[in-house]
Amino acid sequence: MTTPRITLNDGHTIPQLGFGVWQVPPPEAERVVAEALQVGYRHIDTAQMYQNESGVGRAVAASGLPRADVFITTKVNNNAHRPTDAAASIQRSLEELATDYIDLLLIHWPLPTQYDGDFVSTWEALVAARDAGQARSIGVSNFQPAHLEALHRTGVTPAVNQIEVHPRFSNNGPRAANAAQGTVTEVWSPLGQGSVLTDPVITAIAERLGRTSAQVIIRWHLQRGDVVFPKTVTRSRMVENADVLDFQLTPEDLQAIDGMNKGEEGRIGPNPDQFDWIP
Ligand SMILES: NC(=O)C1=CN([C@@H]2O[C@H](COP(=O)(O)OP(=O)(O)OC[C@H]3O[C@@H](n4cnc5c(N)ncnc54)[C@H](OP(=O)(O)O)[C@@H]3O)[C@@H](O)[C@H]2O)C=CC1
Ligand SMILES: O=C(O)C(=O)[C@@H](O)[C@H](O)C(=O)CO
Repeated sequence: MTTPRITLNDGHTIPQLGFGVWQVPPPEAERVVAEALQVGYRHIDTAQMYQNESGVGRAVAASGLPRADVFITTKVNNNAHRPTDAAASIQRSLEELATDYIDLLLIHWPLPTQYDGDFVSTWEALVAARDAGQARSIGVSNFQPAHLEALHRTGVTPAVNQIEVHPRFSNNGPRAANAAQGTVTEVWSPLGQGSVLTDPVITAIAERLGRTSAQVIIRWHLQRGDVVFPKTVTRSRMVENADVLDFQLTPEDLQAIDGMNKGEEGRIGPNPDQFDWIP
């Protein structure tokens, strides 16, 4: 599968379609990621929080693929926001992932009600990691527009902002704020964790096109220009979710799916302005 690549604001490129591993149990991660690589995925989205980085690392190493052919993202955990903790956690991630560099390193959550609201010093730790060659690109996750603005004074603009987006929660405000400053939007829970697959708007389009609901939703994300990495532990679904590069949704289809947006009511995950969980 030849996935389109998007050029980031630092000149590196990222495969637009990838594979997410939240809730892939650590003992299963190596098998699941190995299968995803066999199917053709070349972009894996993990996090320190998921506790499955070592399985990802083992699968990449055992795949026989050149390291440069696989794009690996990980995220600094909520318990490592202080710069020295962030630096130690990044070193641990490199060891768990058995790699010399991380393709894309993110702050997982801004935690504006923790650490005196100081995620800027955490960002500076990521800038230092990039400058030291530990990460090729750096970005953030779950940053609201006001959080992005707070980073402006560092002079380094995040390459990506990974946020919740699916048909019932278009999250267009943060998407527009990302675009305005040249930050690529990555979408999490792109299938609404499976909850939007049976929506009649989606199933009607899928039936007309002879495609599955998951394929229709993944196309919607791709045609909106976002980076998307659905998760599945099921090999047949890995194949299905990757088989989305040879058809197009019409402008009317895109508009119909846009119409499913329920705003805040459609949010599944925590609100980043309030989320304060430190493991
Ligand atoms: N930055 C952040 O804060 C967050 C980041 N993420 C990232 O985004 C990724 C994707 O989001 P995630 O929350 O996992 O949810 P998704 O929207 O990708 O949905 C995953 C669920 O959908 C099911 N599924 C996948 N493909 C199909 C299919 N073709 N047909 C039917 N069901 C399907 C999976 O089942 P099964 O596995 O049983 O096959 C699983 O239950 C995560 O894995 C993670 O990498 C996610 C949440 C927060
Ligand atoms: O999956 C992630 O990346 C997350 O951050 C989520 O698990 C998040 O912590 C959450 O949904 C908590 O309920």
